[in-house]
Amino acid sequence: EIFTALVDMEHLAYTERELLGMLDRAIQAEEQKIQTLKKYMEQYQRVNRELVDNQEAYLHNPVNAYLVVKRLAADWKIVQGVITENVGSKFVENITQVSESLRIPDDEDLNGAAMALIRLQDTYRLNTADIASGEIQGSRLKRQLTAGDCFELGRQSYNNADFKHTALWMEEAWKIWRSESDERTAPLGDILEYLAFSTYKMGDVEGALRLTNQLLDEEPGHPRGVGNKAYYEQELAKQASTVRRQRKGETGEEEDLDVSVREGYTVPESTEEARLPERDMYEAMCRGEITVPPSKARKLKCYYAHNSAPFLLLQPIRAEDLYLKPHLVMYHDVMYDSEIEAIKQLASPRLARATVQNSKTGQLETASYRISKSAWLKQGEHPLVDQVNRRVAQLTGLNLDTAEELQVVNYGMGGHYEPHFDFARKEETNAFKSLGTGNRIATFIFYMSDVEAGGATVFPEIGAAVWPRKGSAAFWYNLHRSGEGDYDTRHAACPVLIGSKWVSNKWIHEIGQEFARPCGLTPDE
Ligand SMILES: O=C(O)CCC(=O)C(=O)O
Ligand SMILES: [Fe+2]
Repeated sequence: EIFTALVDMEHLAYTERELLGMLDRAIQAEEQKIQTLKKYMEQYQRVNRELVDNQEAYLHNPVNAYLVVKRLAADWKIVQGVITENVGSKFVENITQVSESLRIPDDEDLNGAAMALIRLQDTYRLNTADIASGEIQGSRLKRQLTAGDCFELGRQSYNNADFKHTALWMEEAWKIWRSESDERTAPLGDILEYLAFSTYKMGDVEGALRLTNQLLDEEPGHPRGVGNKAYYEQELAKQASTVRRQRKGETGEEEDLDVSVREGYTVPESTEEARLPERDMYEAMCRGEITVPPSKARKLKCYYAHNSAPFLLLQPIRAEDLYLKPHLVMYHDVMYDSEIEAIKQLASPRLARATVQNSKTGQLETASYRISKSAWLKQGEHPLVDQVNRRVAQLTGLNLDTAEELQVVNYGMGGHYEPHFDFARKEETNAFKSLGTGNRIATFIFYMSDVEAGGATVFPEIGAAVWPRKGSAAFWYNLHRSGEGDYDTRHAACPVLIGSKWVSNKWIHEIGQEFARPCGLTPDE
């Protein structure tokens, strides 16, 4: 698929241009066909007029008589041939032939792209109307969605059984439909039917009935409208009788009828207050609403990175603490633009959809909770890869002989990676077994692009976040000194709202760090 890496969408401009070229040639062929038919017609009209005007005299000449017969017996077939020549199906055939090489998005891409928009809408609490007007945090080159575009987003949500967004997008489609008086882009009947049904699915039967009545006002004979109306009326009657019985105390249980009332939540001032469910915490952090509480933030420092590596004396590197326990540190300007460009170039042709390990089967598979493409760059394949690996070793003081290859990642539309651990948990016995290098002791991640909006790396357990900055990097230990996993390192990559996010990471393993980071008997000593 294409939508899972933004860099893979860059060719779409050319793909579309190619298709337009083909359409242009098809139109020309169609016009040519019409011209040919007109020419035949004019020619035949001329001789036919002569024939009609002097019927008998004309046919007395055997040459003329022969020509009349020939026109009707043979020439007319030529016309039939031209008229049935199918330019359209040739066009479709051509497209099918080149669709592989042009990499035309398919239905999976359309669904993925629609879901990406909806993920962004949810995570960043965007207004449906703002998205419809392309108004996403002041981004440039905005484009207004038509009623048809909104309808399609609603339909995609419906196919994913996401009735909340079906309703939001159908409502928006309806609103825009009303302003499209000269050129309608979606059928109102279908908009209203989807809107009514998703309203019903969310528990508002009265609302569904009201909308269906509106549908029938617009289109009295709407085939499904009539049936749906009867069904909703029946449902309402059933509800009313349940309420009556409850009032009379016929049933013991209290039934909650108003399912449409959804719980809201308020964002607490700091993470020390009531904990949010992880999902809410993650999303609030992505929006930048939750940060490290002041009591902890006060202790964070900026300094020059220091260890025994002489490199750091020759080339001071600025470090910034983002959290202390676990220690999350950000290094600034640790990857040069020239390195970034070269690494992107090396990785681009090899990008493949990122996979996750199924914790039950140990199999690698794709998942909607990780949307990106990645490529692995080997030590020794390019001097710059070695140079970057060396820098990680110097900054961390760790042995990189047992580290995984450099993983280069490009996120796609709304690309994200939901909360996860980088280390293998005790029950995930299969995880790194074949490598024979132990667990992932530490993560080093380079940010290879600025991201205009969204795309932070957030740690929901501790409230810390890393906001991508081209050339910066983040580093943390995933394991305690005892070798146990540090559950506070749970982290996520927030959906990219605007821009293209590139990162590369180096996962460092336990074996080889015996002297660099000796183990301890208690978790942290
Ligand atoms: O891209 C990011 O911000 C984090 C990526 C990540 O956590 C991972 O790939 O394991
Ligand atoms: Fe991770």
